[in-house]
Amino acid sequence: MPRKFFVGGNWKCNGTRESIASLLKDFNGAVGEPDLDVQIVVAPPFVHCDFTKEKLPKGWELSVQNCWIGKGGAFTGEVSAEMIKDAGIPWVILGHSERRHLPQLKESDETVAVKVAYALANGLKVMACIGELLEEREAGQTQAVNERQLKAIAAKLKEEDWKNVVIAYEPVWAIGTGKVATPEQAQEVHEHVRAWVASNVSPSVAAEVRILYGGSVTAKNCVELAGKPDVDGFLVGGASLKPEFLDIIAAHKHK
Ligand SMILES: O=C(CO)COP(=O)(O)O
Repeated sequence: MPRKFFVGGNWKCNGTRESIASLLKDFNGAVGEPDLDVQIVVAPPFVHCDFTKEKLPKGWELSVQNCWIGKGGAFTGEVSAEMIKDAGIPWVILGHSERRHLPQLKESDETVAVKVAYALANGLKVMACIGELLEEREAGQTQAVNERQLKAIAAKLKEEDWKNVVIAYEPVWAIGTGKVATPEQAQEVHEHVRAWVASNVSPSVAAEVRILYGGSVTAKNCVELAGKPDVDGFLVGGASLKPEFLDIIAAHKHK
């Protein structure tokens, strides 16, 4: 079965009720009946989830951008996987490079992996992000870093968990920089990641798991990226806050 194209919009820590209402009005104005060939998931900040849910175009799904590492309780400021599930939100983004690398957050491979396993065990679907820093790429460590991050996650999952996971390859040097990976650079990593999954999880999971590219995806560069065989969609930051997001979704027609 072909892998269904997947486009995620990560709104990060952006938006007001006013700006979100205006964006969703634009989306609703342009979108007709759901296109069954593409899966679309947007991730607003927690505080805007309910508001966004009410106005989401038909067929679009909702995600959050993070969750607590385990069961809820006395963890001030945190939101647990159970609460997200209870709120009717199916997806969570975990392991985003901003959470891995911002000095205020510094989530380790192990933390990310525990979160992924816990979220899956509690009925959420996960966009699991991996990606190398510029200095790691320049030191020739790209594949090793992505393997290391993936291995930590895979070590905590059972084979059947993977049906609820999409992998997002987001090279850190391409995020929010306007410096997109070339289609060849993206394909090289995606192919390597898929081969790693085939050897270390199973060939059938490797054939089915969607591997998204993220990092400065725009309407201009998305078609060429989508043309690569192992690019199964995108995780979009900045451009997901603009009507341009619709052009990026439409890139699936070039698959
Ligand atoms: O981090 C990203 C999506 O999770 C990508 O962000 P940009 O598209 O703004 O580079």
